[in-house]
Amino acid sequence: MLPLHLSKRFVQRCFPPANRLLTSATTTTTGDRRSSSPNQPPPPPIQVLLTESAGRGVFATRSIEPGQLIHTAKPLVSHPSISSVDKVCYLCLKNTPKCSEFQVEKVVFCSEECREQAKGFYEVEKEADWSALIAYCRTRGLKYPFLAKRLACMVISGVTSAECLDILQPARLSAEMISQMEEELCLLRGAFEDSGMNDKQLTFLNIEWYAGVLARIRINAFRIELAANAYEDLLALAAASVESEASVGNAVYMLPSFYNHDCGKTLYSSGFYEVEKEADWSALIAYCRTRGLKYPFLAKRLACMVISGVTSAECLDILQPARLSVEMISQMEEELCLLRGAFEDSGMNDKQLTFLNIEWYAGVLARIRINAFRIELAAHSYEDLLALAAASVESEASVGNAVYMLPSFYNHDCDPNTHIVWVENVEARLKALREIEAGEELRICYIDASMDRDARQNLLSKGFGFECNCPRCMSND
Ligand SMILES: C[S@@+](CC[C@H](N)C(=O)[O-])C[C@H]1O[C@@H](n2cnc3c(N)ncnc32)[C@H](O)[C@@H]1O
Repeated sequence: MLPLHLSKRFVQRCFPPANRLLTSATTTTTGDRRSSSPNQPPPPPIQVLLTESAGRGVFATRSIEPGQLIHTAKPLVSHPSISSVDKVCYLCLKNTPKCSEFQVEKVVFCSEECREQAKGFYEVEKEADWSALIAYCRTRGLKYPFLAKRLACMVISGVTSAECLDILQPARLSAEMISQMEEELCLLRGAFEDSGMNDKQLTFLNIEWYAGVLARIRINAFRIELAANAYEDLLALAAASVESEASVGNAVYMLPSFYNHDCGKTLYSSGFYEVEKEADWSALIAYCRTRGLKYPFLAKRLACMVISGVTSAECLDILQPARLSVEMISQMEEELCLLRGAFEDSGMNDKQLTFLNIEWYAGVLARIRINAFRIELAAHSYEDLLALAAASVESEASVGNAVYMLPSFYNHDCDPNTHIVWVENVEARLKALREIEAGEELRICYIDASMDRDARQNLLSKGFGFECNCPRCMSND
């Protein structure tokens, strides 16, 4: 299952003698080009070693440039989210039309290759009736039992071993969690038994196995959100996130960590609303609602702030802009038309609106696209948490979940130097966010890093069971 260049050599490198120290990363030659043959890509410039206080971690074996692709990783196991089952490839999670020529009963595959590869588990899976397990998970907003189901099918069909996740760190489980898992296991085993499997085939499928697998999935599973490639994808993602209850709005910041109460007062309590309330925004709202657009509202607010004089038309110029395609600009022209129209109808004159041309609007949108944060308020009550969980389960932005080997060794940092992205399918891409020196630990962020320290610590402690000791948390930021 691992990519070729991560196979044997990777396994040897990944598991050095347990007492190997942090410092050995700086002296190793792993990752240099001496060992690579002309036909093989060089091994990734990383090594798994023991850290001082966070168990194993991934370290750079040479310096890495910002934006560089460090390595890719194929999953050990993956599964589409329930709402995406008929929209994405049942194996690689690539967006796939319902009427794909590779449709097999209720599921779709993106290619003959995926359909062939999936045969291992799918031949077993399709014999059983999963409706009880699906109903159980749907009402409780559970997604991980589907990963366990797929893994069980892979074990039964012989394409993987029952112990394949054992190397990963497990979460600590409470008595409550185990009793919930007993119910899930009952439904899983029941479905297999009803499909005619015998006890011998299901020997491994006991509570020790199931709880061990779920404990590892809990800490190591990634929620897959495909990065948008096309403008249509962006529209779909925007629509999904606009609909999602989890997001309460969007904002662009300059230096979020220096953003303080006084700044907030200046920006938000004066000026723009006097301008905004004079205009009728219904056409813009209707336009954005049907297309699932949210950023025009940020542009509208910015325009009101410029008109009322609380900010300058160039205030976002310092931020990095996204590259815009011709299609995007023509869509922006329509939005601008509605925006300008609303101001003009409210009695604004040309002089007041001089700045409001397509150069300004496209420049602002290009910056918002890269720099806007989607604001999700931390949940305050159990009901809030349930609502957030339900929203995230339903959200179209996530196409599924997967567990990987190498990415599971990356520790967390609230100010990470590496990030994990999915472009087209479940294959993960680990990329450097800034320049990384040889010997430096590579860390990704497990959560939304824009939250304050207490909220981050709380989430990491509840969700992953550890107290974050990254430099940002240590400095109380
Ligand atoms: C996905 S695993 C990362 C690899 C793990 N260190 C190992 O040895 O397999 C997540 C676990 O690593 C540890 N960890 C990750 N980031 C950490 C951090 N910032 N502070 C403390 N512990 C951390 C915690 O034990 C956490 O549950």
